[in-house]
Amino acid sequence: MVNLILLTVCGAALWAIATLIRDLRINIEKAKKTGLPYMLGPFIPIGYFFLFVAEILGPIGRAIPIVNRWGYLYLIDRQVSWSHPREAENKWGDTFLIVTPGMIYLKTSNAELITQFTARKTDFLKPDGYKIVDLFGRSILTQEGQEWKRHRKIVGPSFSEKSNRMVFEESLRQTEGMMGLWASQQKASKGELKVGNTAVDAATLSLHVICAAGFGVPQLWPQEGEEKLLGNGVPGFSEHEAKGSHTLTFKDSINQLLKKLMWYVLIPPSLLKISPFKVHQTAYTAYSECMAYFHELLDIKKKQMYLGESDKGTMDLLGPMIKANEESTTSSTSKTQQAPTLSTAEILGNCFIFLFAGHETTANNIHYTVLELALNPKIQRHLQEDIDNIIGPEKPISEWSYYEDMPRLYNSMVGATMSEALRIVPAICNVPKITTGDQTVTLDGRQFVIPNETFVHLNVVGINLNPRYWGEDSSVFRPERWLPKSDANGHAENGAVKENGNGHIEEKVEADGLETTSFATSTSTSLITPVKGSFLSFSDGQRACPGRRFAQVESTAVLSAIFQKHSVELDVSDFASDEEVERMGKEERRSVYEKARIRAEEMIARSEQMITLQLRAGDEVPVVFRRRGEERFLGLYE
Ligand code: HEM
Repeated sequence: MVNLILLTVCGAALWAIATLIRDLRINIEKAKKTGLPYMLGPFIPIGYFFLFVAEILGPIGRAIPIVNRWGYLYLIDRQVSWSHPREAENKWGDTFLIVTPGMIYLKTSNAELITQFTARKTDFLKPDGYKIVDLFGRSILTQEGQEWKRHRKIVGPSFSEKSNRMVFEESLRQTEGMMGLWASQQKASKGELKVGNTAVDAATLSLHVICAAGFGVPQLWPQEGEEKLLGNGVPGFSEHEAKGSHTLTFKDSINQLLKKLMWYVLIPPSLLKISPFKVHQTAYTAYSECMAYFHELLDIKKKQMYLGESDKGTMDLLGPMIKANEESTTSSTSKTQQAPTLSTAEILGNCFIFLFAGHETTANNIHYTVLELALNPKIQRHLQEDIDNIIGPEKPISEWSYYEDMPRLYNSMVGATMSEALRIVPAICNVPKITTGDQTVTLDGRQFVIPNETFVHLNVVGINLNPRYWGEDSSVFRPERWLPKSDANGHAENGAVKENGNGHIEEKVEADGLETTSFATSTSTSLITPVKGSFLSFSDGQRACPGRRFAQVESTAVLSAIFQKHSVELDVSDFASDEEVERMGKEERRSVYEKARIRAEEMIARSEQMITLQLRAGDEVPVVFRRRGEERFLGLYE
């Protein structure tokens, strides 16, 4: 009996091994036909299980001599694109494959190929794994084909110029609130604002902007009273305290939900609810509170719409979705004439996706841009000169105009600096796709077939830093590269083509209703448009980020409002006290700032990709905002 079982087990194992070898050989043949470099491995590091195995296997393998030369071990490190930028590309080229028995994996940092992947949206789809973020209902992020079109047609018009104006105005107000918080936290009032971790406050700011401009629910900073809402607050949503049956405030419920996202991915909310672990119950509370708030908000908005108040300054992301929801229940037109509709679950799904996709990404951009400016005093000066020229040093933010000032700020060093920060430190490191059917593509004049169900990673770091498109200094933080060096043909440096256009804000409406804005002005030149496919921070093609302008407007407003009156410097207090710095000569000050710079650069370099790229847990780069003219270190670098 024992022998029979043993024989069966051995037979099954042999059969499994033979199958794996056969599948591997088939995939090797397919890989060879592409002509691309490839390496072999047992699995690709996609999906939680394989990522987990890779986390264990990678470090062990890399510690064993000879084995550690296996390129595969190096590539299965999920942080590799960021932690070793372009190392793999320098070794194997801009496009290479990993071949496993189960699947072929392709990673590319080639603009021509990326453009084909992003343009051919029915040939290269989003992988199924995305669906795990549909916590509340299906959303634009996770759908494909006709379903995606339906979502996009409804959601697209939300990202309009009207919304962008609200984003601009709200971002300015929120920057004032954030700086008010910093002022309230200072031990001594020396006219300087020490901030331990800008990332945290940038995240709050970004959440406040999306709550107000996205959902029509303005939020307060802890030091602000309700009079700051100017009567625009929504009862039960905007206050510091939870109201009614709620145990969390609206803002806290969203914050907790986003922080605990991993739990919802691993364990369904229904199980979290009955789990005996506290962490699970807190996760469930955030989920159920958020769900309740969203339902209440929908009811409020529906009432507003019924009373004809929907355009009363609340032309937010929700408006068009609710309208489409109403149409689904009231429309009496025939099926063929019917406008696309959204179910309530789908509205909630999209609300969550806007928060998920738009909050941390934009906050990171603001945070890293501030850090880069502290590291690069000359660039900071250039940015401030541009703000002075456009806005002036004294104009109160209440008088800034979206239509006049925003395009000019965006097309100046302000837009250039945030774009450069997003190029060097993108929020998302890889954009995944999967091929449907064998797909013929062209690369440098050569055609080849990418096999069906190849998993593709468009390498955002790899392409954004590719010297082929960005020049030999591609890894250097140099925002000026975004400013056109106009020649007679309108071509800017490094081969990129300048955006063109006259008038103030050029508004294009795409076929599916999505408004895009170029920020072109008659009074200032525009930022360059990089070579197609070579700047991937917002992805590209039809599945590119619809919140791109939202984020650009927000970052532009926040940076302009901060740097109009303040400069940022690294906090050196871990290396020298204020009094010591006072007594220091130029050289000593420089050397102390260098120490802070090295520490900051090391922390940025060891940032980690969780969902977005952020400083490693426990790392923070303290900075000090000082009134312009009162800087202690910036002058040393002029
Ligand atoms: C600096 C800020 C931002 C960055 C870097 C960014 C980046 C991206 C990227 C790379 C994608 C493509 C993801 C993929 O295909 O796998 C994407 C999609 C998306 N983003 Fe953003 N995003 C930002 C801000 C925003 C904002 C503010 C919103 C909304 C308020 C938003 C909403 C979305 C949505 C809904 C999608 C899915 C689009 C679709 O699949 O058709 N994003 N974003």
